Amino acid sequence: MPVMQLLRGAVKHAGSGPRCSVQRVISAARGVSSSSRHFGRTHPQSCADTDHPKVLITGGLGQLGVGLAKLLRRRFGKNNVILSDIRKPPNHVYHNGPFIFSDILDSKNLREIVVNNNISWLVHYSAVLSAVGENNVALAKEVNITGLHNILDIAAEHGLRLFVPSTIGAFGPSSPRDPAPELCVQRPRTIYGVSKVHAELMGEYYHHRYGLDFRCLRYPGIISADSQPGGGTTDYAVQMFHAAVKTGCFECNLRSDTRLPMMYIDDCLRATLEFLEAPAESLLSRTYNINATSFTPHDLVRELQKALPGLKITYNVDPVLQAIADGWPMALEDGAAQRDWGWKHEYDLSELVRTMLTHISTGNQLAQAY
Ligand SMILES: NC(=O)c1ccc[n+]([C@@H]2O[C@H](COP(=O)([O-])OP(=O)(O)OC[C@H]3O[C@@H](n4cnc5c(N)ncnc54)[C@H](O)[C@@H]3O)[C@@H](O)[C@H]2O)c1
Ligand SMILES: C[C@@H](O)[C@H](N)C(=O)O
Repeated sequence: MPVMQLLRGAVKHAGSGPRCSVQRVISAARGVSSSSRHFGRTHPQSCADTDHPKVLITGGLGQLGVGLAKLLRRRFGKNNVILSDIRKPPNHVYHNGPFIFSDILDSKNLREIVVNNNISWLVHYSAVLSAVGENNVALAKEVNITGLHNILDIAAEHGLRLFVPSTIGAFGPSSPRDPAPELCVQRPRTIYGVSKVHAELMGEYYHHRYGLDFRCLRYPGIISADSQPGGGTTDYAVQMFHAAVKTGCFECNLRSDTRLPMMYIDDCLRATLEFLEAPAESLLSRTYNINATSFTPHDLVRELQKALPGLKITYNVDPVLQAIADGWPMALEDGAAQRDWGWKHEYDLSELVRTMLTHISTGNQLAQAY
């Protein structure tokens, strides 16, 4: 009886949703032997557990997607991980594995991709980040909120495991800052932060209401050598590395004492894979903080100057970005992730700097050699 009620609820929901049809929900529920499988409260393993999952990554050409695809392809096989975006991929990405165009605002196209490719896991990376979002609120609302609604509906209809990253930006000036706990006041003052709190809450709602296998990590600012950040408040840190190696000088747009949580990309992508693979029954929560290191621009400069003593930094503070950063936490409390699925970061600031400098210098030498 509860199963039928839930299924009816799901059908009702799908019928009233903007682009869902009752028929599709019924077909999705018919595709499995137990009708509770997709929409019940039993929180099943929604991917074929004995097989490799078939993964779709949206927004895959940003700072994180290509690296995640590489990691997942190593684990699940090249053809089991499809990158997608609305931009044309560079040649090396195009030739390294399946890539398709997918606009998350086009739910029909998205649905076709999921069905035609037998997708079982969806990693939803498409987003408009904090700085770009404050410049274009309408775009951020559309991509981060309307786009998310499309993703949630399709994931629920087709019984997908859905990963949506959240961020330190989901906290605000009234949240505890050092560290920010898993559960606390979340009143962000950016459209990016508001959309991410919305994503956390909607995903958890779909999990409790329909049994969607929703999984969400709050990422710190991510530092990467071979992919560029896409318009966030933490971008300064990545830019400083490149400028330090290439020109020896950098103008920083945040105050020198602005402390923010940061993470090297390898830690972030490993966390994502480990969390995606964690058995559903070990997850006492559906949204977790993950933490690695925290530093200020001044800390980063000091660490960089150990290897590049001539590095010159000037400060030209952007008031919009500074206000965003001042409302974000300085560190995240990640004890629940450690306890439930064994999370542990590997890169502290000195290891992160050493690794970034090695990658950027090697990349530059290779570029010069060709
Ligand atoms: N990079 C970080 O420091 C960081 C930190 C916390 C959370 N996150 C989250 O991780 C995810 C990935 O971040 P990222 O740094 O790779 O972002 P990014 O800005 O570099 O990339 C986002 C991608 O989304 C794509 N996109 C935009 N509109 C789209 C649409 N309508 N349909 C499909 N794709 C569209 C863009 O083309 C872009 O390639 C985001 O959700 C972001 O909020 C990132
Ligand atoms: C922190 C994160 O969400 C992103 N790098 C931003 O600054 O917007």
